[in-house]
Amino acid sequence: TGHKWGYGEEDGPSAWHKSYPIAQGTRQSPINIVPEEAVYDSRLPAISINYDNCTSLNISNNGHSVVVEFEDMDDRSVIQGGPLENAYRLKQFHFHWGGKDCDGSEHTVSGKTYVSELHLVHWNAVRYRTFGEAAAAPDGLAVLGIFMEKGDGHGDLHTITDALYMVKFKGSVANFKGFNPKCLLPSNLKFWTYPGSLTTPPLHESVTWIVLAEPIRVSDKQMAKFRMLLFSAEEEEQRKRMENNFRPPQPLKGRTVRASFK
Ligand SMILES: NCCOCCOCCNC(=O)c1ccc(S(N)(=O)=O)cc1
Ligand SMILES: [Zn+2]
Repeated sequence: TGHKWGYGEEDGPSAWHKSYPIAQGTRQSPINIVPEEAVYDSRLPAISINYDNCTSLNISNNGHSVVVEFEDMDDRSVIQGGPLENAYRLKQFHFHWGGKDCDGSEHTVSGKTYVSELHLVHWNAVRYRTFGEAAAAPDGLAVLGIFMEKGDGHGDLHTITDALYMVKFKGSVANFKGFNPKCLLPSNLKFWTYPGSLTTPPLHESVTWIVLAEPIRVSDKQMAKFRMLLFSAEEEEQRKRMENNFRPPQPLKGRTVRASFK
């Protein structure tokens, strides 16, 4: 029932504050990460990711991104450690990308943009009963952000890009069982972490962000498949390609970004 929003001139990030005033809040995401200004915290434990028994359900086009959802009725796939006090359950992952290769990621590193950014969304099922409840709580969500840079094709990403034709239109859903996203993780899990928000409306300030410093690689061909997705539904007359579905960096407003590495 939320107000219609998008990434265009009229309904894009610069207009979101009109329906979602929190857009101008004090812990908004994404941000520009400046490594030299990040505070190295030697007490930060390593991130522990246990997706071994995860159950992927489907892949869908929600008109803003392509999303792969997981069974989250128990702790079969969780992330913990790092800045997190509890285990957080994997709910879904999705992507943000550009129209050309000059930008596409949401977080930037010293102003550098990547061609895409993968978000693995988790919720605190220890403290909250539902995802919706957690999504509105300051310690409700943990999103693992992984940069994607241009390079040779990623071995396992093709499983996703080969499925994108099934969800071309907004509102389409397809079976997508047996996919384990641990294959998308880079070898090094060193990270930056900071308190932030959802990067799309409702922009709830409920996310502990964990952004991995090491990108994974995506090929031209794979990016082209993301860009053939549509923002529009099948019945809409003018078809709009799904691209540039990223929010630009937001003011840090005094927040500290911690680094798990020197
Ligand atoms: N409407 C009742 C429930 O409210 C839940 C609020 O969020 C609902 C949909 N949005 C999301 O789940 C959601 C999840 C992750 C990200 S992001 N890009 O910050 O990782 C952005 C959005
Ligand atoms: Zn996202």
